[in-house]
Amino acid sequence: MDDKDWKQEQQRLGEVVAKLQARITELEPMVEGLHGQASEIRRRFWDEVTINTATDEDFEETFYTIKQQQAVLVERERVQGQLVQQWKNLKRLLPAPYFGRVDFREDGLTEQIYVGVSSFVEEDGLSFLIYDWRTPIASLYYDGSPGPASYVTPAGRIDGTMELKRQYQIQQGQIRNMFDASETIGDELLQQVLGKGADSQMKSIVATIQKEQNAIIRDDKSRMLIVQGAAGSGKTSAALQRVAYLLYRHRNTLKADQIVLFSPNPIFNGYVATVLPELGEENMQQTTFQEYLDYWLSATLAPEDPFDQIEYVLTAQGIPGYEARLQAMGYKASESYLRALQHYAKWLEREGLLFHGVRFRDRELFTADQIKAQFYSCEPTVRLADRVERVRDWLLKELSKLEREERWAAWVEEEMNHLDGDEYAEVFGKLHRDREVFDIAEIYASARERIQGKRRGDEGDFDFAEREEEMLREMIVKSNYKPVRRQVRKLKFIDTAGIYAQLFGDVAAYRAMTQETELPALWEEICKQTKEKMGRGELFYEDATPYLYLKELIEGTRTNTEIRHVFVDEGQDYSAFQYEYIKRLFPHARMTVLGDFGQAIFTQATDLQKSDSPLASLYGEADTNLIRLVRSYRSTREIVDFTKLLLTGENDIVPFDRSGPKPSLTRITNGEKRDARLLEEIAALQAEGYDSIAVITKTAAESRKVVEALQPATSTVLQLITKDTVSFEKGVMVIPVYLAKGMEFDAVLVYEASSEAYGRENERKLLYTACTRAMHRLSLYATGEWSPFVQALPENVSDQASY
Ligand SMILES: Nc1ncnc2c1ncn2[C@@H]1O[C@H](COP(=O)(O)OP(=O)(O)OP(=O)(O)O)[C@@H](O)[C@H]1O
Repeated sequence: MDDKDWKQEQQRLGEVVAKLQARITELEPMVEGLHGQASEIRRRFWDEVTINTATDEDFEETFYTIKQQQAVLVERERVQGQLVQQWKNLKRLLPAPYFGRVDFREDGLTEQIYVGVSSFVEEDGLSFLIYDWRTPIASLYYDGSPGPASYVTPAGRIDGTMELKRQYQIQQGQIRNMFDASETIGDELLQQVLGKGADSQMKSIVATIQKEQNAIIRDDKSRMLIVQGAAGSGKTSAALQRVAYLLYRHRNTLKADQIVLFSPNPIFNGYVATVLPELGEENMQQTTFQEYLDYWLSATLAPEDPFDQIEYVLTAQGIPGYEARLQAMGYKASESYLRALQHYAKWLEREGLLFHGVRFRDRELFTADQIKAQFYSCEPTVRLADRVERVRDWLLKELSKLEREERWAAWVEEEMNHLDGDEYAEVFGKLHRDREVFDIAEIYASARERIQGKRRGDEGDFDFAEREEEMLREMIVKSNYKPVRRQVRKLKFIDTAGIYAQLFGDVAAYRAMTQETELPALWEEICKQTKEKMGRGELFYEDATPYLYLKELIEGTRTNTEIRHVFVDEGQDYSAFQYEYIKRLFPHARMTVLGDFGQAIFTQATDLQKSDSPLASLYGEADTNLIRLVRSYRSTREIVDFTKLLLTGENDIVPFDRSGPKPSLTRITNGEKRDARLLEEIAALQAEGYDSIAVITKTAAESRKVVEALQPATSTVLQLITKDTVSFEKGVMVIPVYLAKGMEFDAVLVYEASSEAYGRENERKLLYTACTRAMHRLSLYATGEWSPFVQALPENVSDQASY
């Protein structure tokens, strides 16, 4: 880049910064002033409104005054909202107004397109000094390279020639660096960005979004977008930018709260919460699938969470029943089981549904058998859910009849005599209000009598005393029956737990009810475990979603029609069941699933890219788009070279070319010495300036032990991360691998990579997941034999030491 270019660019930057500053100064008093105005109107709101209801006209006038004031207020607030947003955007632009430029020639004219985190337009409203990165034209910066290029607008494709593509690093209004790029977005810039340290928050990648990531961000067509990407390939980063893009692109129709992100755990929620300044104060809704399960199930059966499930898988080998439980996890997450439950629901249409009787105090008002008879008296063609609704309505009607009869029961009389002061006052108050209504009836009747000159019949005469008693009785019965009605309305008369447990009775019955042919070998043991767990008022994690699914097959599907986009991060951790479930729950949503089968550490894992993956068929092939990401941005080349060999089979993981030391393997047979060495390494890493360091253990139990053993020997705080942790500080943390998913650290120390810890095939991905959390340094320790997955690596991918 020659001097002239630098000068010109710096000069332009200076002009833009000055214009930004001028606009900010111009807006400032308005932002302040408007705020004052709106609150002033609020304060005066009631002063200006006189509540006058003497005549109909007065009433109408008052009504319109209120309406008018309200409208003024709403409009002011809207304008203020816009101005404040504009002002915030400008403030955000000021230190680094843009990061890219594209010169695009179209119809003989060349336009310089400067790209930044939001748009900035000249006073004339036409000339864009900066284009928001989400505008159609800005996609040239991410997708195109010098030469023929095009971009797509809502009105169609625009073709032209890209004459230049340039990137900037701007800080405090000064150009620090500038590169002309050809194909991809400059490696130089990426190098610098990626060389930095990890944070306790995820970073925005807007300036260096890669072409293949841009395809994810801007995919506007697919009902289902699946992203299979290697560890560290920027899936989560791209997903978050996609949220920002969608909100911008559909700003008139899509609101942030119509987007839901399913995260792997609560700590991850905090990790990504503030990543997108583009979203301003708005942010999408974040949740975990577990939160959903807890919400719907915990009142009846406490569902286990996936972390306790995996903790069991990792720690309970050798305990009786372990193999059966493992088989159950696999089977209950499968499509076969999904189909089995669908068949079961069909079977239930004919027979076998179980009910709870409806009780009032110590009396059974309707027995389970009565309800069952009523249920199966419906024509068999009526869907289960519709029949349930009919039975519910029938029960409510019958309850009304019973309530009417009940009014004269002895207990009502009894309660009437024992109403305390407050209760009586309440009842009396209500009667009094009703009485006014009767009084008006009285007034009306006597007026008619006068006008017509004819005495009315007995219908106008009203025995208040009798009426009062009747109403009192009615109210007593009603309030006592309220819980019964509520139970009926909530369909508590259906014995869902019994219906689910019924599946685990005997093999022949199971086959008959579900048409299942292939059963897990240890089915009987599985049945026993499932029933025992349910008997304790609990539900295994692998049963929770199927249980809810069955419940909805019977009762009808719960849906949320507001949500337009669902994002599932760490998508390999969800079962076919859970996908089916999420699809039904959000019928009007598009789905984006991001994951890595290489990190599929849970038993219910789903391969995202296999052609027979349940994901591919969820919305049908035509509506599904699969994008693969293979470049890994997180780790150095040395770390990627090491980690990718831990996996079997083909895995095309291409490291981004950033170099660092090889991973180190330290074998110390004495555990105490290992601990001491590990602390020394932490201190050395800190001295080198790394301030996000994770000691990764296999289980939560091991994490606890590590902190107990190491903390007394060091003044550095070791943060223990558990499944309940919601946020963490930069520093040193001790964390089980399954909670470290999705996160990254400057340095990762794997506490025990021996064959005992990671020896079985299903522990391979666990070790892979742990190692791929490292950005700059990776270090593995073992007190016993190295894990076979480490032993299988060639010598030249690591530095080894033995003590
Ligand atoms: N285009 C990019 N420019 C700069 N940094 C990037 C880019 N893409 C990804 N990164 C960085 O790479 C790291 C990994 O990204 P991210 O966590 O999104 O990957 P992931 O695919 O979700 O990883 P994992 O599957 O391991 O959870 C982050 O530090 C992120 O900032």
